[in-house]
Amino acid sequence: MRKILLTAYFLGVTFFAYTQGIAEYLSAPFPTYMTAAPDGKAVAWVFNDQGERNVFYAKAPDYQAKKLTDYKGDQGIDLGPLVFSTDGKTLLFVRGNGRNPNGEPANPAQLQENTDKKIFKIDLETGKSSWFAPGASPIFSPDGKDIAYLLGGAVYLKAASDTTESVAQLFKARGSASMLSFSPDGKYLAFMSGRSDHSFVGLWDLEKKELTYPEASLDFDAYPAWSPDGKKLAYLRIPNILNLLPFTSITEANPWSIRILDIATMKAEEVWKADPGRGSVMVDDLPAISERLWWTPSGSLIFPWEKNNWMQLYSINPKTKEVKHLTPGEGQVEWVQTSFTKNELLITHNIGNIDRRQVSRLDLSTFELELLSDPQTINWSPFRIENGLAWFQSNWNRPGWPMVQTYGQTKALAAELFPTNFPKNLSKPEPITLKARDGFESYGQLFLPSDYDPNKKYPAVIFLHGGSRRQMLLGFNYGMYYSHTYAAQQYFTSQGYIAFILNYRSGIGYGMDFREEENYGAGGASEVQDVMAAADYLAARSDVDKSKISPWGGSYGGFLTAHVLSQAPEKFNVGVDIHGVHNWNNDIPVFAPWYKPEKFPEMAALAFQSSPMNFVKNWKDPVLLIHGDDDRNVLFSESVELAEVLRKQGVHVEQLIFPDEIHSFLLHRHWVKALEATFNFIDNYSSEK
Ligand SMILES: CSCC[C@H](NC=O)C(=O)N[C@@H](CO)C(=O)O
Repeated sequence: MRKILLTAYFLGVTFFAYTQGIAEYLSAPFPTYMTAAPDGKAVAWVFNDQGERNVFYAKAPDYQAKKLTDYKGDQGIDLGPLVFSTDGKTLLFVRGNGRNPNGEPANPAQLQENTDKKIFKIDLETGKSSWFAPGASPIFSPDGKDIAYLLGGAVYLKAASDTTESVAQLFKARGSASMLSFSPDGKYLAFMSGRSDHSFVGLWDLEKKELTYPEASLDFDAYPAWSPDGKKLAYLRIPNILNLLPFTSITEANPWSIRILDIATMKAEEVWKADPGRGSVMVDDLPAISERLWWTPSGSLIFPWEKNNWMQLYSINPKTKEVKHLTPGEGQVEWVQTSFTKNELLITHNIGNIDRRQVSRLDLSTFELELLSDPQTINWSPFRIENGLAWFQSNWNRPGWPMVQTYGQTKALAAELFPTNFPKNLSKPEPITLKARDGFESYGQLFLPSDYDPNKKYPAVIFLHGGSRRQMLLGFNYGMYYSHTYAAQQYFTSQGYIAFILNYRSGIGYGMDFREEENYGAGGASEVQDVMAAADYLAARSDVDKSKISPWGGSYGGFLTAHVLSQAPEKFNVGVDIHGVHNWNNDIPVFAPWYKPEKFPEMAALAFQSSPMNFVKNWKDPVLLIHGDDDRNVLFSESVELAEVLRKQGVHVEQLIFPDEIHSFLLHRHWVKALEATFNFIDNYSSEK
């Protein structure tokens, strides 16, 4: 909070004007990991309150929020997910950070303690929480007596009531285990055994203590899903795509299929296969679909398929092989949530509301679809509760917050925790459609200052998201990274800027043709044209000072900022590049260890031609580089190498480096510092002197 005293001696009056800083725009606790009790009588979630992460709980009938843990301060230790026990009396939470390739758990606050991921247990009757085991991804056995979890790619099992420090690996297996799922009768634990270019669905027989792979293949067998009666196990078979470079387009491949294993005979059959061509690829970089198969009470299977340019839901009746299209319309289904009632799925989507997220109910008997959310808002993470729903909701002027609706009455959970000094005078974004030089249409949001004067000429900023499998929405995003960057664009607007947020090709939300544009990324960087279109759109506006247009962005957005400052320095003023990629051939091996550029010369040549470093000699505009040096997504060396080249060619380079910080900053103070530095750097070159 900054107080400016302007004493208008002339007026003999004294008044105070408050301008709120970026810290206030980032001050609302950010909610994640909504989950509901198995009986639908309670919910829990995590609040990240300016870096202080804690577990919250609310139960029927009044859903009064209660804080269950008492972690203090901005410590940079992640918290979540949350898992209710089968009887709803215990809540597990995971606290800690992942390890980098050197086996070091992230620790951006330099805490003198081990920050590895650990599982904790909260007794919901006493509120007492205690350490349970090292590891992550815990699930309860159907009888609630045991907890299976993952540690270092292996499967462990521990009695839920065991308070000792003993840990026991459940079974020995090659490969990396994931996707744990108990059979309804608790006899089997199904899992995926990942092995670089293929994977098996494995079964551990908890009675016989035997490990089997009922049906091994050359493909990726994954996403095991038990039938309600436990007699069948369905899973996907996804053919490997050899030498598919990450961050390049893929629209067709050897079609994926659905198989069902009969547990009694341990014989499996194919029940459905995608058609060749469109929809034949089961993409794995969609952000939120963690499962891929859902059984109906009548024994049909629900699955996602991108047959009609949109990732949407279909059903297959394994007996009749009849396929039904369940979610028609223009838009994608992004998340599917099961329900304790077992007779519905709750889906998060943008069908018919392309620049927001809606929640709908899919009835598993009639396949009727019912919209549950307010179309003027952004909604995600829905969970069924008794006589109602719990979910997260945001809007253009309010960041994400946990909501509950029971008996038709809707309220914000823990409303008293929403900061009273959260900025109120925000700008309502206007959706804009752009056309690039190659005719490709992209989309964006325009923000005008609250005291907008059409006769003035404003400096402008363009925010470029990362991913690139992301979509910026007409409001605060459902991910904290982009909720914060949306807040920063609102701050620019409050400081007299026209702000623009671009959804460039290769992002999600606008269909496969938009997401898989042929020449995007390391296959030609065609999305740079969309950034140029955004700059040309702003420069053509009478209310924009075209000499003061500045791009900024993180990761893939840093990559695009570097591209346009290299390729068209004349269009731009200055830029801010936050942990950006500058040479695909350096960073892609982080995502594809098999990729050795020297072994794929043609691919490497195109990837370099699609990198900012290919154009860097034209770079003139001042730039601020921001990066954490324990970044596991974009190598810190990407910023080190760029700074060296730019300094040699006399470009003004400023830097903000966070020791031991990772890609999506764990420390709230790093978010505040990074976005304050972004504003101050651009404003230093943009505001009237
Ligand atoms: C080699 S580009 C990597 C970009 C990166 N993708 C995955 O990590 C990225 O942009 N990540 C974030 C932004 O921080 C994202 O939005 O996914």
